[in-house]
Amino acid sequence: MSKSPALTATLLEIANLTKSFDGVKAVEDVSLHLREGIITTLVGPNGAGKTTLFNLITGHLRPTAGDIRWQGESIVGTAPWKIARLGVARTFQDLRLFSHMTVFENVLTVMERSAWFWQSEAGSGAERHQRVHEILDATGLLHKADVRANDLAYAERKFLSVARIMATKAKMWLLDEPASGLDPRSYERFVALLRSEVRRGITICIIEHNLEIVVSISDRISFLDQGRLLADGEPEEILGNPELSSIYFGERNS
Ligand SMILES: Nc1ncnc2c1ncn2[C@@H]1O[C@H](COP(=O)(O)OP(=O)(O)OP(=O)(O)O)[C@@H](O)[C@H]1O
Repeated sequence: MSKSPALTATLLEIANLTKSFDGVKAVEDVSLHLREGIITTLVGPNGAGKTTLFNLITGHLRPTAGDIRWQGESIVGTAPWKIARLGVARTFQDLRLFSHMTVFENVLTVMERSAWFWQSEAGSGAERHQRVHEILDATGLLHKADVRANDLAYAERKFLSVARIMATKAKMWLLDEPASGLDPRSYERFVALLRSEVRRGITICIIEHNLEIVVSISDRISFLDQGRLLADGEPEEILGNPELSSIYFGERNS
């Protein structure tokens, strides 16, 4: 674990958040602090509300009730592109790469579409290329710079999704099952990459199903079930709770 979660400030606060779809509460009265410079994992069975929570944070869904505060300011009703501009970036399970572009072009294009690029510090073309170069180096993709995303191996595609999010310079990364399906060596490299970004101050929130991954990657775990936050704490505390594991493994009676 990198540092005690209690010592870091809240970057994004979710307060009594509810989202209903035709009366069905996908998220119900959830309150949660996503703290700076750590990895928080959202865990829970299918339909627990994890993806809905991501969509609420990014502004793609509007809550039925409750608030979401970014550095203390409410962002409810803010357009997704504005929330991205504040510094929230997201990856998807299906990665959504620009499959016919090269690795280099994927990262450069995301960079050029990013909020910071349109603000003061975009720099010259050469500087941007240098930055893409650094990102590809950090993600182990430099030797693949000219390969089309379509032609990458599975693990390389996962690393490219992180390279793209690095190009946004977002402060908070929302990652949907970023490490699933990686072979052990790639997984180790992947966790090391996330850890080094967290050390640089990036805040990460991950949706993850695989408990081995959850154990090795999380500083903090938020456990959701049927839209409700059942528990929120350090990994040992959450994963050692027999009631939660019976819910997770589908052994409850209700
Ligand atoms: N657009 C929608 N319209 C209606 N119901 C929805 C919609 N999106 C999600 N739901 C419902 O909300 C609940 C929570 O779904 P959600 O996708 O957030 O869960 P999840 O924890 O991400 O699940 P999984 O692990 O299977 O991806 C589910 O019952 C789902 O059917």
